[in-house]
Amino acid sequence: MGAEVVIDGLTKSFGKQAIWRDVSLSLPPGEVSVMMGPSGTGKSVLLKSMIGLLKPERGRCVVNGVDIVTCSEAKLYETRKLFGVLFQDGALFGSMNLYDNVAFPLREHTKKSESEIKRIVLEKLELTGLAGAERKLPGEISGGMRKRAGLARALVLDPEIILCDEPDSGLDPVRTTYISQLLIDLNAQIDATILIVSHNINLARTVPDNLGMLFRKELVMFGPREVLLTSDEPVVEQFLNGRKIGPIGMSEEKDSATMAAEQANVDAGHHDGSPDEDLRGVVPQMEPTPGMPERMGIRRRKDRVMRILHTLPQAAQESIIASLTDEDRRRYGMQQPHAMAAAPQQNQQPQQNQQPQQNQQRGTQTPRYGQGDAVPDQHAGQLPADRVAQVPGSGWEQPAPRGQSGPGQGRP
Ligand SMILES: Nc1ncnc2c1ncn2[C@@H]1O[C@H](COP(=O)(O)OP(=O)(O)OP(=O)(O)O)[C@@H](O)[C@H]1O
Repeated sequence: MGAEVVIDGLTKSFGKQAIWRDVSLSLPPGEVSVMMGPSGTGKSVLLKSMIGLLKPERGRCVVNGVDIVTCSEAKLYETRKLFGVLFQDGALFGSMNLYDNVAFPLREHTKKSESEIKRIVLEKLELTGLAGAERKLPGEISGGMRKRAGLARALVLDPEIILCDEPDSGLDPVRTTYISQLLIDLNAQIDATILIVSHNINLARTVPDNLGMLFRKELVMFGPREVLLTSDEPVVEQFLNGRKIGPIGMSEEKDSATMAAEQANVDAGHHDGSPDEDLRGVVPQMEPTPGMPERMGIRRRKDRVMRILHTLPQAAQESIIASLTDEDRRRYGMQQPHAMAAAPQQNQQPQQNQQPQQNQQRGTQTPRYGQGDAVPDQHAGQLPADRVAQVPGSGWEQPAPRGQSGPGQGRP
């Protein structure tokens, strides 16, 4: 299983230019996370800070007990070996063929024999769909192949944590889906912790277990994908829909006069090309290619998310509950629909409707606990009572207000 990365109160500036402050989040071991955010909000700076290429002024980034921000050079050198990094442009050496590019970290960081190196390089090239392209130079291959070669190189030291800086940049939508699939398949095979930085809305909606967003020099949110995908936070809504209307402007944050003028144009019937539909909502997550192992992170994430369910916003809770299978419901001590038909409605929420609701706007199922519907039981499932969620109706707690670091905000 991949390593956990715990980021706590990280603050970075360049001279007088603050990039972000007080960023706190945890990348759960073996799960896939995506960080989105408008251009220039410091996503790449965050990745570079996580591997010690940049030094934040404050805060910690802890991996396997080592704080990357303050540790010695020797510790940093050792800890960096846990990371595989796919830089935006693949960062390949232009004068080396793909074989030598991929072999480079092994020759630099290990004492492996050339025959062992050959075995590993060919395996990683095969894994990334580049078998047969070993002798090509980076200048002779497409952008998508360069990305995959960069990924092959990131994998040779068997990383526990993989960081990908915009794996989709410069790729068409089809190739973007292929590289997303490659990352999910990789996660299924090696159970590494993965963080992807991307602007790509489709990737953000379909790939990760956890989703975060940087804006206004801070981490707006980070948590289970359902939290952001159902969020009413204006900046998240604007970003996921790619709309002009909202707080994000051309180069930075908008002032209120600009926002009002843009809204007036829309009210007057001006069409700015934004989608008519609201693209938010939880869509099915990309699965490993048939024949691949199951993702171990999926089960761990379900247990983890069910433990913090009561701390999440209601829309996210509803989406998570709606996604549970019968087996999940047994595991988490929730009665089955057929059992509920005959059972008394002891956990029913008084103010809620009697039938599952279809949320037309977002296209998601939002179950209300009514007759015939599955209702959370009093923790009679297969996990110990202190390891399952307090579901609505059994100790519902409001999520922490914005700005406070809680499970739905920073700690997924
Ligand atoms: N080494 C550096 N020295 C000074 N400023 C830097 C350095 N690296 C990044 N910056 C600045 O930090 C800010 C954030 O840059 P970063 O590349 O992290 O943004 P980003 O969110 O990844 O953007 P994009 O989505 O466009 O790639 C930018 O204003 C950039 O100019």
